[in-house]
Amino acid sequence: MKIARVIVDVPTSQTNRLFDYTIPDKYQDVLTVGMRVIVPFGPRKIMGFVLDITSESKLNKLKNVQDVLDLTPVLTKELLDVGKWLAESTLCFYVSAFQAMLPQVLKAKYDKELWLLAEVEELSPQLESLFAGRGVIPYEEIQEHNVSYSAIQKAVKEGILEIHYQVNSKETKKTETYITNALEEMELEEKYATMPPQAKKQRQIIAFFLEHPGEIKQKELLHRLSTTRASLKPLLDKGVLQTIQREVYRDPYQDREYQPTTPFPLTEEQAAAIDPIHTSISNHTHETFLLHGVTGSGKTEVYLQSIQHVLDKGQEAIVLVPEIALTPQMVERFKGRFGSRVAVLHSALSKGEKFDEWRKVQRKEVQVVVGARSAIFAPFENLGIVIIDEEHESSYKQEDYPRYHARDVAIYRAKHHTCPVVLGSATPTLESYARAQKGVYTLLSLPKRMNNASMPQVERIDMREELHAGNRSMFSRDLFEKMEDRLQKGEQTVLFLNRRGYSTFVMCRDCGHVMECPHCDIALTYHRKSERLKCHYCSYEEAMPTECPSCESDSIRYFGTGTQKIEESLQQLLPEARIIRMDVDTTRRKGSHERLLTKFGNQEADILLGTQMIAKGLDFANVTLVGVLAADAMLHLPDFRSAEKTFQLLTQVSGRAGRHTLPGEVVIQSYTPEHYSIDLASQYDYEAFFLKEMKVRKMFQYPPYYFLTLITVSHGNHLYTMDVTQKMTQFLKEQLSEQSVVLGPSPSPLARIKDRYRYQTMIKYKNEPGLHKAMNRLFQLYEDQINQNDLQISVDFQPYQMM
Ligand SMILES: Nc1ncnc2c1ncn2[C@@H]1O[C@H](COP(=O)(O)OP(=O)(O)OP(=O)(O)O)[C@@H](O)[C@H]1O
Ligand SMILES: [Zn+2]
Ligand SMILES: [Zn+2]
Repeated sequence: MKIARVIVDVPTSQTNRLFDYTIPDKYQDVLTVGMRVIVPFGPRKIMGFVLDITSESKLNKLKNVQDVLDLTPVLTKELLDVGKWLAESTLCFYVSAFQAMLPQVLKAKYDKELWLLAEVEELSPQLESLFAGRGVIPYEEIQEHNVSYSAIQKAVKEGILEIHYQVNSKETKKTETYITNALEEMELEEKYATMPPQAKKQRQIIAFFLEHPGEIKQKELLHRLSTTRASLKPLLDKGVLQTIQREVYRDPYQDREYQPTTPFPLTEEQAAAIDPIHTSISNHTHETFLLHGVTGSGKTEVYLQSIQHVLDKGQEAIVLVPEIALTPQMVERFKGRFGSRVAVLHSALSKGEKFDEWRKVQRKEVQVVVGARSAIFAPFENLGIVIIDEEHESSYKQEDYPRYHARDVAIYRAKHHTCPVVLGSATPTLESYARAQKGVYTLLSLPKRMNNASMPQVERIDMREELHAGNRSMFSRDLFEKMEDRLQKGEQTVLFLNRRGYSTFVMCRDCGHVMECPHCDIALTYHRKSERLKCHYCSYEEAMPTECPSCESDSIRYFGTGTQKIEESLQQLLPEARIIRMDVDTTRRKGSHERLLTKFGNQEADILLGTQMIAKGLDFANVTLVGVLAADAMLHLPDFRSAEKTFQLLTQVSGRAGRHTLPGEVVIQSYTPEHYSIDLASQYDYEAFFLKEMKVRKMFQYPPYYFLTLITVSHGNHLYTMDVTQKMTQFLKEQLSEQSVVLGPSPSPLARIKDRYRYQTMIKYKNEPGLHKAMNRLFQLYEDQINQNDLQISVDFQPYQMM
């Protein structure tokens, strides 16, 4: 007897284990590890993943596997292992981890059909009677007609059949008609010879197939021979030719032409950087490289040539790019070099499109995947390199279950495949750079821009002085003059405002003093309702001051302006300027992001005003001025990484100006321009910033010196939420060792979301072997309240968003 061990799709702690089911005879040869099945579970039938197939079970009365959903495994053995590791290291349910690795289409219940792909000469009698002359049948008929699944599976492998998911998606075109010769060459020649001479077109068509046996798209054939369907029809009717319906991928990039590119001869620096990567690829060893290269230094070319090396070895490559930077320009660079060997995975694709791209990987039809975070789970089996571009981007961390970081998954997978990982950035995270310093990662540097182009000149403006000089607007006099100048010259400006319209810290506009927690070195969060300032790392709080504790001015207030407001006042100041605003509001619709950028690229606007989303990947020759309106907004986020994020963002934004022949200028407006992150960013001095920031992290016990774990509790009742967090904090203090610091409870910076109150507790530690155990105990303790009382407790072992 064969038994399937299954993880069922019920994400609760009681069901987070293997369940055994007997495999009925009809599935015995078909079912393998990594497939999805339907199994009876209590009164219901639910989906599950087969993790193991054995011959014995500890239980003696087992139920049967009800149905098999896949005929080829959707998760490879390696990915099943990745899923287990992911679940255990991030504390999520196994099933959630497996689901996270699959395209959406495979998660929902879609109707399935069986498609007959080619008109094979002889279908097996079984299939013949199953299809009974039809080209498409509902999947359930396999079971109804008692056809063996292994026969179906074999036909799928041979390319005769295909399982088709009915994804409802308007924009998809599913099949295309192909024409092929139905006769052998000899017969075809005979037909040609006996065809009356006046049937000119038909003779031409036959001649074509004599010269090019095999299939061709009907459209292409008609186009090539400049003829119509009317002249094809008699040949089809007489059985000389036949039609085939081929499925076409819903490829969003298919209408685009990609200029094929060839590798550049590398510069000396690039050659020096790529050499160790090539060695690792050739020697088949695992190593993690940190490629630190300034903006415009040619990192992408290093990626491209490394991938070429991997492909030459017959292996595969994954390239991760931040969602925001996954622009058509980026895709073009990979498609231009590797053409149809590239699949692209990102969230702007429809479900159907994503699924198609994923299947190209599963079927080994592509060797390169370029995608956002979840592309790290591409089901390649012969991986030769993983590249993470802009490795400092916080979007590589998933903020929902499973809370994984793509960098960790990349390294885990690369160890399995013994291949290199390349992390690239102009501003690496402190964590990665520190690891490179310790020799855990290998540091590679590209310190210069291509062609020795200079970095744009950065000017810092002190907004306190503007105020003192009587300028109450959001634009300094300098920035305003420069914008006017660009407008006159017909050059373009990019204006950058961090975040969308809201911020939470309190600052004195006279002297720039920011209210900070005396214990945590982060800005205090203003709570409007209670008129109090709170630290959300520890539980410190104080009243909102009426005058500045530093200079006694009464211009102390909370800080924040939205893009919309800025657009309005900008339009007033420069009525003739054409402005494009890009923020969450104007880019909600699919494709609008791209449309706005194209418009700006075509110089249909003078000023691009936007949030984070314009900081990356923009490469417009005519942009000669970049303005950062409020550098402080990011500097005083209630987040210990705020200085690092400020440095990264300013460096990225500055990198957008003067990338081509026209020289660029950058203006940074701030109330604290002397802050080291702003000062050093304006000098492009990463090294100095790293050293300074590391000192701060050490002093206040933050990563990379210490680890953090953030636990967030939420519930609809305020007192109850506070109470649970309080007790939980106490419980953790008792469970954990002396050296761990448990901070809290304190309100989350986003203290209420969708009517749920949120409190948090933070743990700082250097080495806490009992942490996972304590967390599991914690969940046991609150299990009933989580299941019955709608209490939510979430744990993040590597928090990036401290909200
Ligand atoms: N060896 C080379 N010879 C000539 N041109 C090159 C070479 N390598 C790269 N380039 C060109 O230099 C420009 C900058 O390179 P690239 O965009 O790869 O830099 P980057 O470091 O990835 O930049 P960023 O981090 O700002 O995105 C590109 O237009 C690229 O085509
Ligand atoms: Zn504090
Ligand atoms: Zn002051």
